[in-house]
Amino acid sequence: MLAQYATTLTFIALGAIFAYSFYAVLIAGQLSLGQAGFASVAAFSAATLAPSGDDVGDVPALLTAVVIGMAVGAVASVVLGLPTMHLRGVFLAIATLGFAEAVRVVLLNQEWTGGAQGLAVPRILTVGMAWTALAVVAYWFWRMGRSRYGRALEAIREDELAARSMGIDVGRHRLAAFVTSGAVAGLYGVLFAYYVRLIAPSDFDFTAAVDGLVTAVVGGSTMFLGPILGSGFQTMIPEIQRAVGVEAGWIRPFLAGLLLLVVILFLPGGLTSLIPRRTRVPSSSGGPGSAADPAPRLAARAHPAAGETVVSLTGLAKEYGGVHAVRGVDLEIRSGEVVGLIGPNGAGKTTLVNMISGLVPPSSGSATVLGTTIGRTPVHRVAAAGVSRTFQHSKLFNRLSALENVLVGAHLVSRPTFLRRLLWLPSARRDERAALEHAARCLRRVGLGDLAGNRASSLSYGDQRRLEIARALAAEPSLLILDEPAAGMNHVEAAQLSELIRSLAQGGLTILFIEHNVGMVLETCTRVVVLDFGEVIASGTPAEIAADPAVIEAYLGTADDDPGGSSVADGTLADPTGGSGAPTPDAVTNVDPSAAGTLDIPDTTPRNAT
Ligand SMILES: Nc1ncnc2c1ncn2[C@@H]1O[C@H](COP(=O)(O)OP(=O)(O)OP(=O)(O)O)[C@@H](O)[C@H]1O
Repeated sequence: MLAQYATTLTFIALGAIFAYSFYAVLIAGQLSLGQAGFASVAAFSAATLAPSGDDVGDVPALLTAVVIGMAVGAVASVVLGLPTMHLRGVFLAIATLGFAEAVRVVLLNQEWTGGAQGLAVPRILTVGMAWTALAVVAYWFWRMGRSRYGRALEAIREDELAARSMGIDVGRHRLAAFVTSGAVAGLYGVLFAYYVRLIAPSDFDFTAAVDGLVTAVVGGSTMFLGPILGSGFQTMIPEIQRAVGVEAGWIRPFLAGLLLLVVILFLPGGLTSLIPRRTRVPSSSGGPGSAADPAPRLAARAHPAAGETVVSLTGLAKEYGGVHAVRGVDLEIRSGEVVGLIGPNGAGKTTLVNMISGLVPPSSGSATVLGTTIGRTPVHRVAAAGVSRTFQHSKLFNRLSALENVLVGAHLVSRPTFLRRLLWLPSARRDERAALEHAARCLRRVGLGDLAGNRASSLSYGDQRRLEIARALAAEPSLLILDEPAAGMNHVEAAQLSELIRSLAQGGLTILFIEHNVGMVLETCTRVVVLDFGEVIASGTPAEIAADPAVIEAYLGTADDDPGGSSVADGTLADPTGGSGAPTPDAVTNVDPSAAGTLDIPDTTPRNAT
């Protein structure tokens, strides 16, 4: 019975292994078409270099060939990956396709490969061996999925910039994914060679690459079962054709193309997106067996002592062409301070915090943040120094659950688990539990404990802002930067947020936050810094700022500029977002603390273009 389907089953396994080489990079959001090149160079090298089965026995000969093929595939992917890893999307696809074509043409013109005639290889692979190899590859990706490394790759796929800000070294992770892809493609090439008896460079051409990609995409790249489902589907098409007596050769590619179209249009996550994704949510009591077996803590981070300098900026400036976004800012922030950064639209607030968090290099001046010199330091290193942030426009990992988002936030304080998960070591399980409970605590802290299993994209706007804060807190930062955290929140939510910020500061956290809700800033901060035209025009306690004529003028303009007769005493906001365009379903009006009920925010125009 099995013998009857042995060939089909073997090709399902081979197709799935090849699709895994695409899955390995798709999971990190990379589109590569070089896998056919890795597979061919691995297959020809292994078939040439591996000992014969007659000399050492069939299985040792195949195993040696597999080791050679995977090593060749991995080395080729490093050689190709180093110069191309900075490319994104279609550019990476084109570069890798160019590599695969170059390999094919070179191999076609070599004597040792047999050229167009191809190379004879003994058939050693059996259906059992093929499925054993597939099981090992699938196991690898299954155990990777919930590891710290696997989550980092998913985070990169969802939002590369946010992933960098969580301390993930994107370049290293992308290269690692690419090398895995090369090794798995090498494995496929060798197994294919030792099954089909004769390999030629044309077996690894553009059509083969597209087949592998289609299989991976149809199966889905967000769950490890995707390539197996995809390959099952693809390989079964000719079998079904045969069964119904329609054996025209064009039907398979036609149906494969149609299937790809249907999947992309109606099921962008592939077949595996039909399988619900479960998130393990620890109970609020601290997890199973917590009384007798307390969860281990995550790695402790050293924080600066109270009053120590956290941020030191000297003459910091940023120009975009003719636009002076930030001009010569001198600013010092000390540990434990809650500093509010306010100013009209286009004043340079976001640009300033982007420079502090390492996202944007300054044009001139110097900045030291938690002992790290800003400028040439990559974002993930600035994050590792203790800076964590939220963004003006939410940058969540949308297809991950709320809890998974926060787990990614804990990247810097949790331990790598992938290799230990492969070996099923109990210590990996303990570390995972610690990370899960830490993430759940962060979610509860911002009031999202009940929504841990919900997809980030399904949360309301206000909850998404809170989730970003939970994710930033998960890194246990020394400096927390919040960019307009109350945008889109109603009165009650903004008041709760203000309370949360104060309680975090009481715990010793230094906070720098941009907010258009001036009342909330004056209520929450220990110090307020006002930017206008990229310059600091005032800095002081909330009471000093509220009474500062320069600040009032920056917001309201002079009497001449203010034909509408806005009164500094009316204490209400015409536009609570300051015209930033942030969604404001139940937006905040200006809170009116007694010391500060005189500010308004009518100015909405970027004004500092030169
Ligand atoms: N990447 C960029 N390229 C060109 N100009 C930019 C860029 N980023 C910001 N700017 C300009 O720099 C100035 C400051 O912008 P920035 O976003 O820092 O102001 P902001 O105070 O944060 O404003 P808002 O409150 O509206 O967010 C604006 O004039 C803006 O148009």
